[in-house]
Amino acid sequence: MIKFCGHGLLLDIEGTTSAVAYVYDVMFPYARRELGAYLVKHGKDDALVPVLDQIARDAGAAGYAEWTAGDERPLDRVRDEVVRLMDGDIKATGLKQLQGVIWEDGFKSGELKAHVYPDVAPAIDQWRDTGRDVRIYSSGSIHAQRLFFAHSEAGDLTPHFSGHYDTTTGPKREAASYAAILQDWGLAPGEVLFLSDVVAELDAAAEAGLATALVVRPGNAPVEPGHGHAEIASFSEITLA
Ligand SMILES: CSCCC(=O)C(=O)COP(=O)(O)O
Ligand SMILES: [Mg+2]
Repeated sequence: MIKFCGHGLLLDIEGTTSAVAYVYDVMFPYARRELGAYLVKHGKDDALVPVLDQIARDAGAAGYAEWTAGDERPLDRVRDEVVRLMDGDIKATGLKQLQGVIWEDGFKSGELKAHVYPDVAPAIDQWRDTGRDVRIYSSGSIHAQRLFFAHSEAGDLTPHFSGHYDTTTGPKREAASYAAILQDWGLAPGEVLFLSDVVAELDAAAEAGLATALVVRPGNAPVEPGHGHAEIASFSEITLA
């Protein structure tokens, strides 16, 4: 049980609100399977230009045009780079944006339905009833986060969240990212509790002054003792003062 008397709750997704296995065994394979067909169908759409530019910038180029100059099949370069990033589970912004748009069809058709632990929606309902502000911070793009919670096993949870942050604010293992979130949110560090399954993320948040708790869910990676963060196995273990 932990007691929190601040105003904001910042939630990680994978391993915190939802099972790691759902992301790794269902969502990532879906994106990998659909990647080639998606690029053939949408690779030349104007809407994809910012995503392709981001993938090129992540690869160290100025933009997509420079990155693929002289390529006969520029989308092959994108596909190969995206496969490389997926193989390494690299949380690059461009990859995450592309996965988000690929998942859109899956969520809208019903093939994808996001897993959410049963304690999550009731706890958030209760927090919001007491005037708390609940936001998401995930490596998944903001677009993907909204699709995920709009099409979850617990129904449409998007009205629960007042804000979303992704890697466009910064990587989750850097204190500066949490400082930027606080600045955007307009809250002091001690006003926000961050929940995650990854100690390095909690360390970064704590360095920025946030309160933290490690969420221990079935299937999460084991954690070394002595990490110094409070631990919970369910959101119901958080009491608000
Ligand atoms: C929007 S669900 C997909 C999450 C994702 O792509 C990912 O890499 C997991 O990131 P998290 O920060 O939630 O652990
Ligand atoms: Mg996580």
